[in-house]
Amino acid sequence: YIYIYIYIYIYIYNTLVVKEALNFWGGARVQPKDTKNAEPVYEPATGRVLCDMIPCGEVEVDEAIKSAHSAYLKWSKLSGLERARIMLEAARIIRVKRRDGIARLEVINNGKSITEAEVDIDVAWQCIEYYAGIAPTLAGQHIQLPGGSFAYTRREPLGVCVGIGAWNYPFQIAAWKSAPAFACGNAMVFKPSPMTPLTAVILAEIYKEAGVPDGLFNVVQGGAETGTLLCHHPMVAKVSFTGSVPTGKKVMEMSAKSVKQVTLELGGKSPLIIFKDCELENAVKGALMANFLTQGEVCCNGTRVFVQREIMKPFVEEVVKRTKAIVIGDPLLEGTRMGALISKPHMEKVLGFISQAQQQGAKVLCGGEPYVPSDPKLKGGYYVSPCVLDNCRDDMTCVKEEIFGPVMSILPFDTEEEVLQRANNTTFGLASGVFTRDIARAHRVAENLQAGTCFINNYNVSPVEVPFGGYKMSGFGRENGVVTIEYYSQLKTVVVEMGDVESLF
Ligand SMILES: NC(=O)C1=CN([C@@H]2O[C@H](COP(=O)(O)OP(=O)(O)OC[C@H]3O[C@@H](n4cnc5c(N)ncnc54)[C@H](O)[C@@H]3O)[C@@H](O)[C@H]2O)C=CC1
Ligand SMILES: C[N+](C)(C)CCCC(=O)O
Repeated sequence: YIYIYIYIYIYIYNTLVVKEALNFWGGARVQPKDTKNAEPVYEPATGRVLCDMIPCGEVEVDEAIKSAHSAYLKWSKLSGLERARIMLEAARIIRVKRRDGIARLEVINNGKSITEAEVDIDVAWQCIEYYAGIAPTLAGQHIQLPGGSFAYTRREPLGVCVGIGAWNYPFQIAAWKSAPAFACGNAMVFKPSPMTPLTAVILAEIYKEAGVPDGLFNVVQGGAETGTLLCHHPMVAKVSFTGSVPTGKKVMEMSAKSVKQVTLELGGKSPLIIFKDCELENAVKGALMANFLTQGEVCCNGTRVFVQREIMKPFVEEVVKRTKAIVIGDPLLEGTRMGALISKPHMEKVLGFISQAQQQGAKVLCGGEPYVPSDPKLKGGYYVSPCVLDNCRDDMTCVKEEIFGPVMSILPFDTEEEVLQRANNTTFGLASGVFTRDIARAHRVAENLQAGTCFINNYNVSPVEVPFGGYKMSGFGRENGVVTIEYYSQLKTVVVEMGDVESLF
């Protein structure tokens, strides 16, 4: 069996140009007829054009949704065990055959380091494997009623679900949304971010190879307009969205028009609280994990680092030392720990936040500058050296707004009561973290933080078994964990009369 690479790789000076169609429905790649709105997609590491993203219009979106609906009619009739077998095969194909190639493509399209991308792909197959395990366990309840009558509940799929993804975890987000959807018997139309169109279509091919019915997982490329078409389509039952708060609000508003269910995974400005009794080295490592994964472009990052005043000096010293040691550069190299930001405008936005922070009185302890690698092919890339900001105050923009870049803001605090009040003083509520050796304090702080996740003595660990999602304006609904079944299924109650009808009339 000769494995045929699906992508046509044209290597020019060791670089990749993608020419293949990036949409997928009816079990095959599709190229939209109208190419006039094509947008260039860039390789963040080099700044060069990687391919064109051709957005789907009304006709294409409609075709994809109809294709999903026809697959839904078949898929929803399979038993959980039958669905599980196919999903396990998809997970196996990723794990055994495709992992390295997808990770490489993710790096080329997103700019994150290969080491991180490999983890992302592993998390993706783990997610599919996990929900394959849950699929056969889905069941209703039997409820005994008087006189031998009874009721039972059926856990039924919703129908055609839409997934709208962000650019920071392109492949992983597609898996996080499709796996629980498929376990429950739904079909999906997925729209990646227009900046990262490359890898979702590979997931579509993998599902097909594993044996899902044609149309079960479809990919439509495009930006806001295509997203709007998806959210308005009458055949769509649910929208699961990952992205910014303003867009999330629009998605919810559009979905409300036809009462579609929504899951919103939005942004954050999460607090990480470091008490003086912490194990300092772990706290420092935790702070770096909380801020610098994927160049800081992570929604659950702990970007407000509250440090108890007594340990401020040693903590800052160690954080700065380790931050300066982060190897920036070619994300495809094994030794690289930080790659390039997603785009030039985004890089400029991040740098703008840093200069604004300085104007407002923050002190740059390290980084925060454009970084130009020595390799000539990387000269046009969007690199920013990881930045630690000191002298921060709660009212500064860099402390209040999501920067989505490698920028850590450090804030001193004195008491637990004070820091909890300050940590919660935000409209976001995605994640939080606490470092302390005092177990009672750790759980007390976890209880009192208004966020969907609290990490105790670590940060940014999200195994697929564990629910992930927000409080407040960081959204609602959950991804991962058993609970996500609730967000991709509906419960039907069947009431069975075993006697005669007792009519009042
Ligand atoms: N929670 C998270 O994981 C993420 C948060 N963000 C935040 O959002 C900021 C901007 O990033 P963007 O990619 O521009 O986020 P965005 O929220 O604009 O885009 C997210 C997704 O929604 C789609 N979209 C945009 N407008 C839409 C509309 N009207 N209807 C339906 N879909 C629509 C986009 O095409 C993309 O697929 C970042 O700087 C960051 O602060 C970005 C990416 C991920
Ligand atoms: C993988 N993880 C937990 C670091 C981040 C996932 C959430 C996101 O899309 O930003």
